[in-house]
Amino acid sequence: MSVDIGIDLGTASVLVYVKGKGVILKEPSVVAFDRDSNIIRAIGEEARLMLGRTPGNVVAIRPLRHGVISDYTVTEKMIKYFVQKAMGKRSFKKPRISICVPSGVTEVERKAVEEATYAAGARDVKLIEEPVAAAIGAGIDISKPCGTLLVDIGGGTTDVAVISLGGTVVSASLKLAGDDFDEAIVRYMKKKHNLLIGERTAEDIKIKIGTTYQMMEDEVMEVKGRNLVTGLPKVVTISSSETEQALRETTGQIVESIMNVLERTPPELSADILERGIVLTGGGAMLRGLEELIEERTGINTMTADEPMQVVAIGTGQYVEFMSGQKEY
Ligand SMILES: Nc1ncnc2c1ncn2[C@@H]1O[C@H](COP(=O)(O)OP(=O)(O)OP(=O)(O)O)[C@@H](O)[C@H]1O
Repeated sequence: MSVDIGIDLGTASVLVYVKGKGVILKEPSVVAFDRDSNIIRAIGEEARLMLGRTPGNVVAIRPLRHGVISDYTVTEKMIKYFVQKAMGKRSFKKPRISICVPSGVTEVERKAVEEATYAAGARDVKLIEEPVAAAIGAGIDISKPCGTLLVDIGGGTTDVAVISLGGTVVSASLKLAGDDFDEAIVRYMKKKHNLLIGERTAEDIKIKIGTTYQMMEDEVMEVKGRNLVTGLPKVVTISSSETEQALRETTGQIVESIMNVLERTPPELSADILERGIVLTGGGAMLRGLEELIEERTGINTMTADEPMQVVAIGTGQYVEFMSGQKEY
């Protein structure tokens, strides 16, 4: 049995993997629609550009919050649009779709993802836990009875899981990830510089000079926003060591949840993890200094997977192939 496509339905972006072709679509999970007529105006990148810049009747929203569906109808339309875009005109046959969900979701939330995918036109739907997909996508052999600690930091959720024999042994799912790093920077700029900045500017700061570990060289960046005292536009220069201060508490919570999972891990698997190290995946894992911070606090070798933003989509698409290779007695 082979799956036609794998979807990483993320809070920040949707990625579509097609067997034999790889990841062929990556777009922001944003939908813009007319509030009066309920007509969808734009989906994906086009809609993202509208965020915060729409007239009163048009709203641009993210239909997923912290990895779960917050607006069912819009999510269904978004999945349908991306599936059609990925399949093109060449296929009349309904695709078989495997799609991932964060490890801590409830049965109701799983059902919502499954139903939205069927409603979007799937012939068959398979739900896969994000850390398992991330491990497969990162090229880790999870078929053996040997533990791997995987930390997937997306936009809205962080999944920490010990995986062995193709399944999750111990896990924790945190509703805090890359987007919360942006919010922490917004709060810091307000408090320290009396400057109001938007989420997109905060993300820019994070990607360009953000760090969560004191680095040798301090980079700086000019940031534009609104002076909270005068109400006028203002420019402030911010350094990477300031971002370290801004992000300390948020990244600290991720480290704490890793420690918590390690404390609950059976000893045999702990020994494996010490030997194999911790693997980071997801876009949020690209924040500079995270590897160093986790390594310092846990004492375990930590590395980020290649193409960290794509691994969940790749693993989701390859999951069924992986399972069919497993022995049965
Ligand atoms: N170079 C970078 N440095 C730091 N963070 C980055 C970088 N590139 C992307 N990000 C962050 O990665 C996050 C998105 O990651 P990803 O696409 O893996 O999430 P997602 O799968 O959509 O979310 P979730 O799994 O939580 O539903 C965003 O917060 C984004 O700002």
